Amino acid sequence: MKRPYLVVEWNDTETEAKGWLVVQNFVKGYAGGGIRMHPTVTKEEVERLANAMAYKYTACESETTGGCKGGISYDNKAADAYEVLRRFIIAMLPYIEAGVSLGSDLGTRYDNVLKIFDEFHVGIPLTKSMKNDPLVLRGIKDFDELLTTKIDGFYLNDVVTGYGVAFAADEAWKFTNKPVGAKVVIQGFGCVGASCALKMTQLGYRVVGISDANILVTCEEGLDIQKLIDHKNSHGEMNPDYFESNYVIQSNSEWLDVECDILIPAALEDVIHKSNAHLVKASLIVEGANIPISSEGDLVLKERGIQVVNDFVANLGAVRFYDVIIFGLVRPDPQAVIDDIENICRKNTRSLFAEATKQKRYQRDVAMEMFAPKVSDLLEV
Ligand SMILES: NC(=O)c1ccc[n+]([C@@H]2O[C@H](COP(=O)([O-])OP(=O)(O)OC[C@H]3O[C@@H](n4cnc5c(N)ncnc54)[C@H](O)[C@@H]3O)[C@@H](O)[C@H]2O)c1
Repeated sequence: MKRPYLVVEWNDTETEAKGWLVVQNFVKGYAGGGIRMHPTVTKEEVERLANAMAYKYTACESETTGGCKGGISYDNKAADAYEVLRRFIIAMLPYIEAGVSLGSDLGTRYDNVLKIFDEFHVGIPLTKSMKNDPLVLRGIKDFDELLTTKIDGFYLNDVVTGYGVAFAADEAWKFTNKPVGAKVVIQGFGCVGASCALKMTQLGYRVVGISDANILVTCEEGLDIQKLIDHKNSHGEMNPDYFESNYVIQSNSEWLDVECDILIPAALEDVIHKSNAHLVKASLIVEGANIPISSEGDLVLKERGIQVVNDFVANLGAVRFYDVIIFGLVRPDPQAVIDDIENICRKNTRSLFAEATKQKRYQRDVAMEMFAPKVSDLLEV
């Protein structure tokens, strides 16, 4: 991994919270990425996530944005989590005003980030030249309006990533001419996990297992995803009071024991590692979460011949949505946004799998070459 360009460390004055801003690279003086909040966040994790963001913008075909990430080590469910996020953002304002565009990630909500930006008259973070570009100003307005639109009952911003992950999974599954109706297990039922589960069922797959922060629920015949969504809470936790009688509840640590064809980790980092990678039952893993597989775990999967659509290929939906609307590349219409994400997720997955097959190499190794970021502008040009 290339060394990050910039690492900023923050200590909260009111709590034990600690945080980091990591910029992997700027493109035209601009970098984008979300702020994560979780008790286990470390500086090293934020560095790996910022690096993944730089690859993600390349996979998005962005010519305007580099990769960055914010991370706060704190309980995202604590009563004062919003205040901690607010103090972190205040500390980062000089970087944000200079072109570091921070959004939300695991454990934070985009509306909260925008509310704090509004309080300090930041709006959506832009570079100086973007602030004077009528096309970008129009794009910001369009983006703001799109954030209030819904699709399939979800806010658009809450499905763009999960739907993209499902399109990537479908494309990879079909690439190897595998039968339709395959069984899927998903870890996580937040923005990414829930919307991905819904799209997978719409595409004809059977979601047989879902885990959240509390439990694992399984059903061989397939879970009723819409019903689970209707009764989940804002932390992405399912409500067992509404489970069908044939659902089985287990400990969430047993998620790798469920028989399935496709496994979609869509919650935390490093959840597949050297001590449990041998348990994976699926022949295909699609990374909804960022960096869900440790490097040692990845070696085990590679040796076992398990196929992978890695994070920056599968989960670029939110980044692509932001980029194409802000820079006026796609019509500001919810269906046009989803169609564009479907197109790029399928295209990248297909070309990655075709190239990996041609070279007889593991998909992740090929992706690290195909989508390597090439630009690093120190200043706006
Ligand atoms: N939201 C996006 O647009 C987006 C974009 C790209 C990547 N990601 C990545 O996807 C992942 C999930 O993000 P999100 O926005 O859906 O987060 P979220 O906060 O909306 O949901 C997180 C989910 O993970 C579950 N979870 C927490 N601990 C768990 C555990 N031990 N076992 C099983 N589930 C557990 C929670 O219950 C919840 O369902 C993160 O890695 C994030 O970086 C998100």
